[in-house]
Amino acid sequence: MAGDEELLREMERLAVLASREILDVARRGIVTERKADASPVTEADRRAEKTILGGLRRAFPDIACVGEEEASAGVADTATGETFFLVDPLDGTKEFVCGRPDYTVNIALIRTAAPAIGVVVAPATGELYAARPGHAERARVAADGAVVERARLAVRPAVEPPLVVASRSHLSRETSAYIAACGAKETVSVGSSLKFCLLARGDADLYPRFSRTMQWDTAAGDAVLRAAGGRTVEVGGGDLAYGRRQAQGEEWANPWFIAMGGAVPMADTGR
Ligand SMILES: Nc1ncnc2c1ncn2[C@@H]1O[C@H](COP(=O)(O)O)[C@@H](OP(=O)(O)O)[C@H]1O
Ligand SMILES: [Mg+2]
Repeated sequence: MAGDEELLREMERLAVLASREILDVARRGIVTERKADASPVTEADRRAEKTILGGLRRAFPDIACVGEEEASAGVADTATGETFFLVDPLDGTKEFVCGRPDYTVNIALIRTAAPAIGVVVAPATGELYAARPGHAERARVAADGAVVERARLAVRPAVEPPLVVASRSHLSRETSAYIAACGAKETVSVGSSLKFCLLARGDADLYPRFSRTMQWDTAAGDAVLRAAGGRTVEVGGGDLAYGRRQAQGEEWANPWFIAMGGAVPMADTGR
């Protein structure tokens, strides 16, 4: 069985490769299509997922892989077991299509329902976040694809009032109500899993998400946050759990959750 460091380095290598393919598609012009659920998908999503899943299956043939595009097409691995990869090749597709930089490549390894290892890369800026249990770091992807300037990450103790991060494209009424209830002084709108990374870096305190997300949207960023000392909890429950669920069509959906950096008093969510 591969060790955590070996797993992480291969996940990182594949995320950087996928990131370069996404930039290549962006340079040639993005053509957007709609999936069955009307969400946008591009050649970049598909090419990046093919690269990542192909690479993971070659390097770690015994570990199941679940990727957003395969799952949407109904061909994802179904018998995942307790340890499996969760991949979102391009999170924040709306931002990508609009020419904004806050979109990411996400690769996570789930172990017994928790995100244990994760890599998040933002192709447009070259930001890279990587984590294994007890160790989270950020780095920069140089023009030649080399990963440079590695630095350890840790959450900050929460400040009062908290600095909140929220979805740029999918902010719900319930999330806004929660943000108002916790007396946030400032709310930063950001697309993609970068919201988890802002908490992990100690640049924000709370990320409440009371609207739909899928497990591949959150797994890698959540792994980075947990390794940096933060937590992600289900509304009214314990740590956000990963793995196939029973309800048909909802197998990979997350419940509403709150991600947090250093400990913060939680406002009443009204649920
Ligand atoms: N109405 C909607 N349209 C598209 N994606 C939605 C959506 N509601 C929720 N999502 C999910 O929200 C994710 C983006 O989160 P955020 O708003 O934090 O950037 C999307 O990931 P993808 O961009 O990978 O499809 C998708 O899974
Ligand atoms: Mg996504």
